[in-house]
Amino acid sequence: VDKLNMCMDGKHQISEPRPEGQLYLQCSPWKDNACCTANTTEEAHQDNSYLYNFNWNHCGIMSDKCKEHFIQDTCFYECSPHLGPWIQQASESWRKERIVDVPLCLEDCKSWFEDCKDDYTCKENWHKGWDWSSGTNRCPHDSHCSRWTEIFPSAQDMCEKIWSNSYKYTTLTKDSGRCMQMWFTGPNPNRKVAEYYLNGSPETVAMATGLQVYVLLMMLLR
Ligand SMILES: Nc1nc(=O)c2nc(CNc3ccc(C(=O)N[C@@H](CCC(=O)O)C(=O)O)cc3)cnc2[nH]1
Repeated sequence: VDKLNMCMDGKHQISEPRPEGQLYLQCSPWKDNACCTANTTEEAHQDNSYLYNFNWNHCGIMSDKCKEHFIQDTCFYECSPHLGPWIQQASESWRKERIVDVPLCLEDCKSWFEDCKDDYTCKENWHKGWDWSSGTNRCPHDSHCSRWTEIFPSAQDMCEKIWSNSYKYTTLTKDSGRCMQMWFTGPNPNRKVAEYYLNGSPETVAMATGLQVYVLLMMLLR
């Protein structure tokens, strides 16, 4: 498989990336090459969508500015064709593969945290341990709603813990080309980032090739 252009075997992703002209609103940046369908992206913008029946409003109504980041995260998770280097086998019943330690750009993690820090939640890991008896997730009985910052003291805590280490916090900024962007416009900048994590930079590759040539020469001259 081409690790630089593939789809994870999750719950809603298609098997191979393809152009998808009609991706909805916040997911439209992925329209040239995507692992999501138009339908998935419309659902991504709904409360309690059929995607995961997930209730953002489990501790009162989530603010619009905060929700916008969860919608963007859903677009990134469902649509990204460049997550190959971070795809691993998953142990959950609802997906075969997951992403682990995707290096998220500082701006995206920070603005997500800043826009959510006045909201409320009851859990640090949003993947596990909810009460699903009503059909959607509610706070489990042994928990209570707290200020966001009590559950997530820092942006790093939030970005890493909320989806069980899907993301790795970094201090890398978008202009570094070495972190993945959840928010972008224009051509997808993440392919180059995936390429870097898979192969190293052109300089590293040149160095490795040079070393191989040198070792071979030494062996021949012996
Ligand atoms: N970046 C990112 N990474 C992700 O892994 C991710 N995952 C989801 C999917 N979210 C969820 C949340 C809860 C359950 C759920 O059913 N939890 C059960 C446990 C189910 C099981 O592990 O078998 C629970 O106990 O609450 C499923 C999917 C949405 N956005 C993401 N975004």
